[in-house]
Amino acid sequence: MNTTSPKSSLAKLGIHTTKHKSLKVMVMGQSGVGKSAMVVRFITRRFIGEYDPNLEKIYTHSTTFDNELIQFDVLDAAGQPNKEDCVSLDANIRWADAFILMYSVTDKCSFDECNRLKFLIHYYKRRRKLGSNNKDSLSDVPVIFVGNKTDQAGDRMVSLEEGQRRSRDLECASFHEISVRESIDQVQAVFRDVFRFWRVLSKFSKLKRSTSDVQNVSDSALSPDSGCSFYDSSANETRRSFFIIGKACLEENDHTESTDELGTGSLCSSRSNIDTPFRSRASTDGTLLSRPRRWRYPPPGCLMPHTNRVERRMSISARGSNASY
Ligand SMILES: Nc1nc2c(ncn2[C@@H]2O[C@H](COP(=O)(O)OP(=O)(O)OP(=O)(O)O)[C@@H](O)[C@H]2O)c(=O)[nH]1
Repeated sequence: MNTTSPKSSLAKLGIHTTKHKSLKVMVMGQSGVGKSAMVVRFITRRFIGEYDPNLEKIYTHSTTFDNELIQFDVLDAAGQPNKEDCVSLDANIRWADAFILMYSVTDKCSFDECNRLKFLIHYYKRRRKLGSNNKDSLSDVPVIFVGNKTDQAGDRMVSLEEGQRRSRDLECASFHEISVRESIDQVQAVFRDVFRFWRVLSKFSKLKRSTSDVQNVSDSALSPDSGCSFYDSSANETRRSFFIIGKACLEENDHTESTDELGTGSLCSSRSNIDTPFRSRASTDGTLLSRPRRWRYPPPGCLMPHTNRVERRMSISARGSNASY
């Protein structure tokens, strides 16, 4: 008897099932922008008018993009969350691998709300990164920015250009204007983009993890203390090579180092020590050249006549009493 397994049938069609991927997507946006309508359209291909606004639900749907079978777990977040939902927002954001951030082109408030939501994504994902041994990074989480209801052209309050600009400002992976009501293809394109960016960024992060030297640098670039940001908003680019980040961060560290020296260690340091960049004090033969010593209470010989401690304390106190709050 000639039997064909479902797997081999799919393989004949060019669909590879060996790596069945699961992708967790969270759809966020103000109430009424069309989140539920979009998710249901994606899954059933039908446009359904009304939904329970308080219903928060995970839909599971398998489909193929780029010849890969992929299972989407889509969380349709409630647009008007109650108190308990706010508590679970943290958990929901941490749960998701990718985000669709949605507004309605007919509603300026929903457009502005995206700033806050993007901030929350950034905030909770960063907390996850810091709390989980750096397994995830902000750069691994694609956010697709979507303006819905383009069919209501007469009621438009947000232009295409404003949407594009905001997408860049919020450092989203990509931007779409769609009408869930009018076009299933536009909805499909949104989810295809989610999948593609997620795939690329997760490969990128694996590569990053395997390149440990670069990883160290890029981790420090992403740390809240470093003062370096992953994205270059001045260049208006959504993604940058982390080699560039590493360079920028080293420069930043050099800068911080010298500022620090000037601020706290200057009493006993000669000018040449202050100006010595960090790298020139490092050595390649395994020995670390000593850092200039910083005195908490400098020995008497080191004090300049006009910078003794009593004078400094008085000046701080004077500043405090003049300060206005
Ligand atoms: N004209 C038009 N109406 C739409 C479109 N998409 C959704 N709607 C309508 O917008 C209203 C709100 O849609 P929902 O899908 O419930 O919006 P939501 O974002 O899920 O809202 P919450 O559940 O409250 O968070 C419904 O009346 C939909 O029929 C669209 O593309 N065009």
